[in-house]
Amino acid sequence: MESSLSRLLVGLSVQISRSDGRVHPATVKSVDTVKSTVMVEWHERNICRGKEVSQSLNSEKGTTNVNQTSLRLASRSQARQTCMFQAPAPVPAAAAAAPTSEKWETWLFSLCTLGRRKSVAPQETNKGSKRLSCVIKPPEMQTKRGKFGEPSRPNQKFYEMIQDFRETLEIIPISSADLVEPHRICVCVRKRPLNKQEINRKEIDVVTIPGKGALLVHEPKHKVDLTKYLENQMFHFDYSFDETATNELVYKFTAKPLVQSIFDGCMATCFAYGQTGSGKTHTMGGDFTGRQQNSAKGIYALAAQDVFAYLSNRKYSNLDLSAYVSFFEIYNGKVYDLLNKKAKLRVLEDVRQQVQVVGLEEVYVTTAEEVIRMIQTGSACRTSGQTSANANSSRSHAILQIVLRRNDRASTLHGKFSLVDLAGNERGTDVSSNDRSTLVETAEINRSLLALKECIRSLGKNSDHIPFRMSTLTKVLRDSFIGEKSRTCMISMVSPGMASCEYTMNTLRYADRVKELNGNSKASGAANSKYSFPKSHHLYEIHNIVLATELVKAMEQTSYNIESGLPDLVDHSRKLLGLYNSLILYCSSMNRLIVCIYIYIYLFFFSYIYRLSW
Ligand SMILES: Nc1ncnc2c1ncn2[C@@H]1O[C@H](COP(=O)(O)OP(=O)(O)OP(=O)(O)O)[C@@H](O)[C@H]1O
Repeated sequence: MESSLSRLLVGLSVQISRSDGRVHPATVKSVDTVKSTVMVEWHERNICRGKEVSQSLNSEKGTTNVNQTSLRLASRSQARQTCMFQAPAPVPAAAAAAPTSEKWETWLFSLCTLGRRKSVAPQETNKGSKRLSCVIKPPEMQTKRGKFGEPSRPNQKFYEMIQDFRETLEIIPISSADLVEPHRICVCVRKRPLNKQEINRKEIDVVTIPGKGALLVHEPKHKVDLTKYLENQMFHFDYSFDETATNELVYKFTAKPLVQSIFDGCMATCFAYGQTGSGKTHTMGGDFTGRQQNSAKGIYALAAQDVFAYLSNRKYSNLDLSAYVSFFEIYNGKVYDLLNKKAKLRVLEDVRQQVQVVGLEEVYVTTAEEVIRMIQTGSACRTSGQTSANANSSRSHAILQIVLRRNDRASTLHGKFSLVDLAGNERGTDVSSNDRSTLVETAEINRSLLALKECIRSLGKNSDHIPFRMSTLTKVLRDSFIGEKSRTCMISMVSPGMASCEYTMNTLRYADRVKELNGNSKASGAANSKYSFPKSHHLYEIHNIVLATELVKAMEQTSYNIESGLPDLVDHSRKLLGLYNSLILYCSSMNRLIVCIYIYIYLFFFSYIYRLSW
């Protein structure tokens, strides 16, 4: 075998015969002498595909048989797949030179250790879905693992299948040298490392971040005959951060560009979204040591530092701006001032439809240290509870606002940055006590998250109607959803453990929905064109009906505040009435003749029957 393999050198062109009968050229990419396999690659409709060929090497004809594949790959869009599985860099001509058979293994080893790429196994495409399936290998082909591969680990088989899958991926984590792209709505995802409890429980990490905005969830599944298999779900966002990413790195790609935008007069908002214990507070407010928070390391503090850096920058100093900070929480639909002993505040709308949080303390600040102290004070009195995933779980949405005002008599608003640490998005089943107040709390959180999603989606569609009245959260953030000068970033946090898999999928689906309409998003081209109808287009109106239906659905929830949602419904009803009128007009102008013919036939038929009856 080794001698036949030695003839198939890396970079050599061979003919492969496919299971569907096609024979076409492919290039040898790597040779595994231990497993006696060869990795071949070829291009098909601009997609690089590949296969690990184990047997049936026909050296005479230079043809290899691609056996029944053990990995099946399916992607909703080819674009998404190419992002995931990159074609490896071309092998230099020198590298393709044949080694002597004695040096074969040493040569292969040095080739494998060159560069960061682990191994590449581009796979077959099934355009129907974005799921990837991986079936279990026969026991003789399974590799023995080290410390974590002990048979005592629960779900050992799944662990090995995930490890095997990971070995086929090219992993290029995001780094601070990567370019920051401008986005009006940026959606990214961050995975936290397994925590101590999860490691003690020997939990499996089911999330892989190959980089370039991609994320894979390896969902463990059982067939009816109890065979274990993985359903590998692939997502693609603007950026994806793995467990090694620091808050500074996440900040650089997410909130930092927004700080600059508020100096250009924008209303910017950065949300941390995710399940309880997934790392929202860690990202926004800084890490906790026991009950003590290191606020200097969170995105709040990093943003404050940059605000003061920009204020002293010559480019912006002539704007004559001052910074103010407010910090409040929304708990069960009520607003509490975290900088004023949790005073309860009222949210009112004035005659110009401007939403005001009456009595909210806005503190003039001159240094980042002052802001950090305020974050510490505010975070200490934030409403928290205990969930099965987090002993110090925040049950409220916390909003830190950094406001830039001109130093004129009216203290005119120049720009505003709202940094939001959202409450956990998990459902009522996750909380350890299912008493009434917890369920009401959860329902309220879910309602505000639904409203938030709809507002960001409306912003992405440049819709005239922003359903911000659906919740207190979206009401107080109204400025952030209106006008050309809105900038939004959502950081979706995911927990890596197998036990959190369902919540992780919920978080990713939510983020995917938000991202779907984002015109700047790399993977959203098709979805975007689907929704960007001109206002004169009848589909635009039909889309309004869909929105109205979603609103009615939201109102069906037991905790829906009908009074506050009424203006939105009235607005939609008006639009529907407009649609009805335009349909009548359309009929009267275009189909008048047809209608006349129908009436004529009807009258004729009626008179005929009448005459017959007499
Ligand atoms: N990227 C990370 N690196 C290291 N530890 C992390 C990371 N993200 C979160 N953690 C740790 O996980 C635990 C839970 O994180 P955190 O409190 O931020 O979760 P959360 O999403 O805010 O939860 P909740 O919604 O319940 O408030 C904390 O102990 C935190 O230190």
